[in-house]
Amino acid sequence: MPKVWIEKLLDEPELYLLRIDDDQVKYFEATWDIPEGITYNAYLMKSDNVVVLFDAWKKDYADKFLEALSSIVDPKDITHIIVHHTEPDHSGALPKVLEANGYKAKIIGTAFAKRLLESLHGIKENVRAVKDGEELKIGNRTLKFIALPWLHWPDTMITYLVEDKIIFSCDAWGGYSIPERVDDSDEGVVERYLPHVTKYIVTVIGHYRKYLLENAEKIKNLGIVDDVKMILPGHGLIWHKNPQKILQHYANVGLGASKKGKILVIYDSMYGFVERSVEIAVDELKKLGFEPVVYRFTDKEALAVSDILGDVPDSEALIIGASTYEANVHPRIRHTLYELLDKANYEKPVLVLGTFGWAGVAGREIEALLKKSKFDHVGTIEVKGRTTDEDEAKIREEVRELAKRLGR
Ligand SMILES: Cc1cc2nc3c(=O)[nH]c(=O)nc-3n(C[C@H](O)[C@H](O)[C@H](O)COP(=O)(O)O)c2cc1C
Repeated sequence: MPKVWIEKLLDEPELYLLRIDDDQVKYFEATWDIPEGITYNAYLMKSDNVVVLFDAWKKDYADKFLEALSSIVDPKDITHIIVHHTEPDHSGALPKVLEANGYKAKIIGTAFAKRLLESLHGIKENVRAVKDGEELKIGNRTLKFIALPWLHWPDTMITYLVEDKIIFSCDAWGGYSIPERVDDSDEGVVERYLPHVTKYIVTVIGHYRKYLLENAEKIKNLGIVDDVKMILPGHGLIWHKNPQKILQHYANVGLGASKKGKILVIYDSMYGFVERSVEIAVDELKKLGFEPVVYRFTDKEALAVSDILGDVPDSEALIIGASTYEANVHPRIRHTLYELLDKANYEKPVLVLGTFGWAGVAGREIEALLKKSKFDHVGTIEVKGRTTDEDEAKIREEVRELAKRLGR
């Protein structure tokens, strides 16, 4: 049952978090496995005769959202609604809010958001498009709107509350899962949360990694992050104690900063042939002092691609094992590779281990795909049927070559 949190964050301006823990969603955007769930965070600010709502929840929870809002304010009194991003997990409840509001509130978003509000929800009255960097005095506060295009839609912006040094960031600096706290005050909660942030960044924003890096630079140059007091995202934890931590984490994931020794190993094996090659590679990795993290697709196990993607950014290198299946790469690895190259395309070394029965395709095909990507293809070893002593020697040699690329 989704839990609702209504938390007062500040007295002046009077600022509230409205969070719902979506433990019903299983596949975010109908594709990413998130058994850990997700939260939708909206914020409400009351100050000097204005009531400003920042984003909302998804449509499924529109009634609950109105109920939560109404416990703080009469929806008719909302004077402004800031729409940072129109993806329906944040905007789905807006039509009901507007109905309860009597359509009085001024709606503020980018020009792109204005177009999307109309096409997605039929909202077209009272919508004001703001320009990148524009400042608006609302009550006794200055709201500065900063466009962050393609992070991860073209409509995206954040709001900087100038006097209070607070950033309302919607998807930026958010993450999956349902943290047991609302903010970053507990180190243990933060440490458990951060891997879900990595998975969120890669699956949701990874395709636009270039813009993630560009926008991080843009925000830095605006000088608003050095002394930011609070970051209030649309998903996950609020950053109050240490906002720099989430900024740094996003930067690390954007750059693919790796954890020394971590090698990601992904493979399929229908009857254990690829598995034998992978076991040899893993053994050699361990001898060299590496810590392999292994994901396998077998007749007993199929792990989520979204989890695999979340393990790419901080890996030093990858090993991909695949069997040939109907003159192609095994379907599970084919799908994983498609997402990997699209969402987690990093400049990291990759070793390929293929096996086949009569005419090998998997290794060759993966190699060709890697050569078109940012990954650094180290080598391919194709094994026909069972792995011979000669194959084993080659695999060990290529793993040592991979280690050399990593400076070991
Ligand atoms: C359904 C199926 C389709 C296959 N298609 C091919 C193929 O097109 N070309 C080939 O050389 N081997 C093919 N093979 C053989 C496997 O690639 C080979 O036995 C491989 O070593 C299997 O490794 P694994 O048991 O680790 O998955 C196929 C095997 C199966 C079960």
